[in-house]
This record gives sequence, structure tokens and C-alpha cells, in this order.
Amino acid sequence: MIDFRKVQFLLSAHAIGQLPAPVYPDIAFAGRSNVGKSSLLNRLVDRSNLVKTSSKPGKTQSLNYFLVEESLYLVDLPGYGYAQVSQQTRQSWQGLITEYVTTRSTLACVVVIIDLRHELKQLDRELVDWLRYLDTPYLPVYTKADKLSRNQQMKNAAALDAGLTLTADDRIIFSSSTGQGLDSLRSRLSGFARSISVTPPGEGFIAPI
Ligand SMILES: Nc1nc2c(ncn2[C@@H]2O[C@H](COP(=O)(O)OP(=O)(O)OP(=O)(O)O)[C@@H](O)[C@H]2O)c(=O)[nH]1
Ligand SMILES: [Mg+2]
Repeated sequence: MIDFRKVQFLLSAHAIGQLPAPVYPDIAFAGRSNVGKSSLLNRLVDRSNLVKTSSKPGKTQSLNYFLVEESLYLVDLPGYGYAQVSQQTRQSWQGLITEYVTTRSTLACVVVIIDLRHELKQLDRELVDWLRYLDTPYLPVYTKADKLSRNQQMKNAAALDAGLTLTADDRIIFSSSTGQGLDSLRSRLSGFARSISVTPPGEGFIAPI
């Protein structure tokens, strides 16, 4: 399994042209603004503050790349569905994410992070439908589980599963606060990372003379 703790910040991309060379698989983290994407990333890599989090929505505004163990990129995406930013800003985020997901050939998985406390939101549904349509691998993660009793967790997860037409095996119940679901998350993401082949740096095609 990949050691997610061997991680370093690489770069922040505000345009597709700024992405790093596709020499490792990408795992991207998507979800509504303030759902806990950056917190999940910090828990995944076992750092309290590698990725900046905030109680105010709209914190992450670019594609933030982290490199794990010279083997994998983790990509923190800006959140969607936050009404307090201007229409123009929202559309430029949306445009960047759309272009990223549709063109990044080494995208191994989009982790779709959903708040376990709430009913399924239309934007979450649309994201999952869109990823299915594109045939892009994705992993739903229901987060903030620590805010609910075990009973309520099961009840809410079943409702989200039904809304997304998933079974319990297809998703993970998670908490960044307690670490619930962390082992499953790491092992599923290791599997996704192995599922696509990329050309590692230094092993590019050499033209015959
Ligand atoms: N109790 C609890 N709080 C959480 C959890 N995950 C995130 N939070 C809190 O939710 C708030 C938002 O977390 P972030 O990780 O910054 O959310 P984000 O999705 O990256 O937000 P944007 O970058 O603004 O889109 C913060 O106050 C976190 O402390 C969790 O699993 N449990
Ligand atoms: Mg964030």
C-alpha cells in the first residue's frame, strides 16, 4: 500500500497549462464548498495542516497538487455550490474543473465528498452522473460521520446510497476528526492509483536512430 504520509506540496494551478507533467496518477478530491475536502486530505496524509482548511466556505480556489512518495499526485479541488462568490468567479472555477476532469489522461479517481448529515444535494448527484457519463472512476466518501450516532450514520448513508444508486461497498463512511474510515480510504485509493499506467519520468520514448 502507498504510504500517504510521505507527502509534499507541489504547486497551485490556476489554469490547465500550470498542471505538472502527467508522470504519476492523479487522485482528485471534489465536493461542495466547506464539506471537508481539505480536512480529509490532511487526515489521509496524517498532517494537521498540510492543506489549509477553514470554517468559511470557498477557502480552496485553485487546483492544489501534492506529491506522494514519488508515485502519486493528490489534487485538492475548489468546492462547488457556494453562492457567496461572484458568478464570474464561480464559472471560472467550474470551467477549470470541467477542463481538468475531461482532459487529464492520468486521472485515476475523483473522490466525491458528501456530508453524511445532509440529504443528497442536486450538485452532488450531477457530479456523480457526469463522472459516470465520462466513465471516470470515482469514490463517494460520506464525511463528518463523527457528528452522528452509529445508528444515524447507517440511516443517512442508506438514504445517500439510494439517491446515488450505490451499494454500501461502493462508498466509505468517514470522519476527519476521528479517523473513521481512514484504513478503507487508503486501501481503496492505493487500488485506484495502481489501476492506471503512466510513463514515469526518465523512461520516456526514445526514438530509434
Ligand atoms: N466534525 C467534523 N468537522 C469537519 C470534518 N471535516 C471537516 N470539518 C470542518 O468543516 C470545515 C470545512 O473544512 P475544509 O476541510 O476546509 O472544507 P473544504 O471542503 O476544503 O472547503 P473549501 O476549500 O472552502 O471548499 C472546517 O471547519 C473543518 O474543521 C469532519 O470529518 N468532522
Ligand atoms: Mg478546501
